[in-house]
Amino acid sequence: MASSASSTALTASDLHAGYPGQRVLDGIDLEIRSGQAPMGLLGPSGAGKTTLIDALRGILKPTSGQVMYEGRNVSRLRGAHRKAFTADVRFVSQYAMTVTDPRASVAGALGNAAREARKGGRTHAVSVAEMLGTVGLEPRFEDRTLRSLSGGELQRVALATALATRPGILVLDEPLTAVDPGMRGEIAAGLRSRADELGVGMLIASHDLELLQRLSEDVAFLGQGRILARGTMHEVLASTEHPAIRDLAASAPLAAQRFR
Ligand SMILES: Nc1ncnc2c1ncn2[C@@H]1O[C@H](COP(=O)(O)OP(=O)(O)OP(=O)(O)O)[C@@H](O)[C@H]1O
Repeated sequence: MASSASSTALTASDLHAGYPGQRVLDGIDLEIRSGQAPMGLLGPSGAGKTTLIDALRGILKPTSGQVMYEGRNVSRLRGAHRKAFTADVRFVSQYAMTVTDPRASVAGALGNAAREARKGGRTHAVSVAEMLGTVGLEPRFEDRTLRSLSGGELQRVALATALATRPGILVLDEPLTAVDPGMRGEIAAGLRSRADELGVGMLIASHDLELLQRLSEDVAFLGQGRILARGTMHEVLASTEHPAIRDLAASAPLAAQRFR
């Protein structure tokens, strides 16, 4: 069965957005595409990463510019078009699974996600145990209820569940904040390889240099409402003409040194 996820693209063009009395995004151009290497979105706290993600998902209307999906403006998607969009472009925030029934089992949540994928005509040949393995969880977690999981375990199950719906694009906002920093690299590597295998395009917003380094060789630095630098982590951190990048490197000197 052919996957519908092969040609998904989400494109922001000259995107301006913000809140009453506050301009946050000031002309953002970027494209996330299925089948391409993940893109990391780096930026200090308050830079506008979540604002950009909210505009990408169509829940924050741009003040000018636009976000397009399949030839349609995402802030104007309604009915069947919005349904198709939410199935094809999945968003996972650090507040994992706030709307899912906490009494559901992990296997139940993953099974539902796989069913949803099949219903939407998207191929899905990855077992529940394999999907858990992708985020570093052992098969014994299958029978646990969601409410019995720790915050970090729940974040990992949320990621596995989003992947199991087999979207074209996955947009992640600080997806591993509750996970022990020492484990994030390994989980990121597992996620990257599964996303590559399934052809899922990804955007990952985080201030965690290590996490983004493991997930992507294409990192965009958001500051002053704009993409100030883009490239490998090494290239981005070398853009020291921008004070925001100098400050970030200074705030995480050990991590930054490793990428220099
Ligand atoms: N609903 C809102 N109303 C007013 N201002 C907001 C709202 N949401 C965010 N902001 C402001 O917009 C700016 C960008 O916030 P945003 O959450 O997008 O940044 P961020 O890069 O995701 O930060 P963090 O890394 O801390 O999550 C901040 O100054 C924030 O206070």
